[in-house]
Amino acid sequence: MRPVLTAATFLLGHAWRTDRRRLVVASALMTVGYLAAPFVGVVLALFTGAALDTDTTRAVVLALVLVALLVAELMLGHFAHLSYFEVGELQAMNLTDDIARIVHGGDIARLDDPGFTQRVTTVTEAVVRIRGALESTLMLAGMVLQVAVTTVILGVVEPWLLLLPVAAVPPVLLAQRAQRVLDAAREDSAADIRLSRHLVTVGTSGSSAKEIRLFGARHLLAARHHEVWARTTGVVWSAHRRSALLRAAGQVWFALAYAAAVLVVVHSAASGTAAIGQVVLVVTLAIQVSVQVSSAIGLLGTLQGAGRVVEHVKEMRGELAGATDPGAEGAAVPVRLGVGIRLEEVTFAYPGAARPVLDGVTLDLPAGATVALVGDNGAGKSTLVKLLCGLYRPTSGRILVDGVDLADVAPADWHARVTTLFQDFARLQLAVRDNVGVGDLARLDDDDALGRALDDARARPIVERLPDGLDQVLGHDYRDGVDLSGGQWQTLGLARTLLRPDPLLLVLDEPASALDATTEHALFERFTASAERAGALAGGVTLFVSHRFSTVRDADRIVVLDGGRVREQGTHDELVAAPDLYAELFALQADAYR
Ligand SMILES: Nc1ncnc2c1ncn2[C@@H]1O[C@H](COP(=O)(O)OP(=O)(O)OP(=O)(O)O)[C@@H](O)[C@H]1O
Repeated sequence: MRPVLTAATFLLGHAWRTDRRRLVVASALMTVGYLAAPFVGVVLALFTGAALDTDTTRAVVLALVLVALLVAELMLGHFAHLSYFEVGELQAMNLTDDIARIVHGGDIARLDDPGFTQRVTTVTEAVVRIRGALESTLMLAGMVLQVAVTTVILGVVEPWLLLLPVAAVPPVLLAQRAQRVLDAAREDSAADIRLSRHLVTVGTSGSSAKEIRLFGARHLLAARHHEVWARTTGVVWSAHRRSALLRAAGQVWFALAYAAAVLVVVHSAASGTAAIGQVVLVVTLAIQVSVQVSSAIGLLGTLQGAGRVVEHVKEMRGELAGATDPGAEGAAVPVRLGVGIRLEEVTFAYPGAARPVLDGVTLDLPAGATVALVGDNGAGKSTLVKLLCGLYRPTSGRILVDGVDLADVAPADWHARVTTLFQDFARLQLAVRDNVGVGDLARLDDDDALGRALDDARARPIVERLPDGLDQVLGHDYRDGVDLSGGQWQTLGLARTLLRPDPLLLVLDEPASALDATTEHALFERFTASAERAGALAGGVTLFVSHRFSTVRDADRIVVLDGGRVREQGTHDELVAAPDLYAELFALQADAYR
């Protein structure tokens, strides 16, 4: 019952705060609509009496009243719907916002925890159900009122009938149990549901279509999808079967109670202690109690589901509030870098991983310098970048920015001075303005600043060719959207990175892997030209990750990572002269270009 109360309190409280006038109008219309139903039985009984007495005038008047009550019962709910459906939509949207806040609040490392992502999937899936939950709450309140009034009327006719709603308690309990069975099955299958959705996306989206067709992988994906689907369906189906059996048992129990009620009043009529009108009243109202109870059980199920979503969101919100953020009120980020960024014995392991990805990394990134990070796949380069950007905290060791420990700095303050183009940079299917402007939200509507960033990234010709220029929506998922080539997306990503005026850390994490060597070199040149400005302005450090030695050779310092440790570092000439990994890999690449 607790989830139901949680849902009702949240939904009514939210509706009251959002639009109390609509809530009051909806409640009033629904109350009248729900009260009409038991009085239909009363008027029908009176009408039967009038008809048996052949009192035509009374019968006609009662028939008209009956019609009015039936119209109220059938229609008022629709008008109430007009009042509350928008509030219901708003509630789903607010909860979705809450979930996004929870996902983006706190430590980003939580997104590497399968337990956390699974809970987020479960809640995000279920949040659509919130849309109809306000309606269910109002309907349930109407039902409770209806059952109360119906019970009083039945009790007046025959006191034994006061027990009829009590007979509804076991079905309610069984329905609750049934709902728990379903919820548990859904939670158990959340990972498979996520996998199934991923397989559908891979199998149907344009971005993966080429490879799937060329490799003839459609059948493999379909087979995997069927496999996951069969597993999920197996679990959910068996839960549905158990749940249906539990609900059916409750309803059979209530049907027996109903039959007993009708027998009681028919017996009274047969013995002359009750009028025929009263038999009509009891048959009509007792049927209503059965409908009311089964509807209320359904509504309770909906509200339990909604309540669980609200509880999950509250729980996650609580965890977020309880998470200690030592940097929230902490040290200030230097305005400009005098010394640089230093990593001291930094070790990092992803949550749940047995071995650290970075192991005792000590490294100096001098102010204003351009540093290249190289190493084999999986050496830990991107992880190091994520730590430097303040997205993850070292498991042990420190990252010092001009002597200030990043752990003591409010993450948002550091993020405001970092600009990055990641390997898997975001392609926002929004306007060009948003794609670039998100790099510095304060400049989202500053066309001059956006223009400068586009020029720095040499992205202006791309935008000039678009029909709506800066306001062109990108992505082929929209009717008026225009899709860009991989290189064009990258160039826009670079413009986004270059929008910030005075970053202390500029990072390019191998976004150029899809480009040829010449284009990659040009991209890095554009980036380093801006980086030099940032270096001169604020002593910003420029860090880029690349596998191409033709690109990294001009860096002031090259750091070679190997198995999560710094293997060697120095200038290109120093490293080529040393008989180690860099010289070996450089020779291999140089041979390939000969
Ligand atoms: N989110 C994550 N959760 C768990 N392990 C991860 C995660 N991201 C990376 N790893 C693991 O950390 C190791 C280092 O990955 P990382 O992406 O830092 O390497 P990299 O040097 O950037 O590789 P590449 O050159 O292929 O981009 C890999 O073994 C990878 O499997």
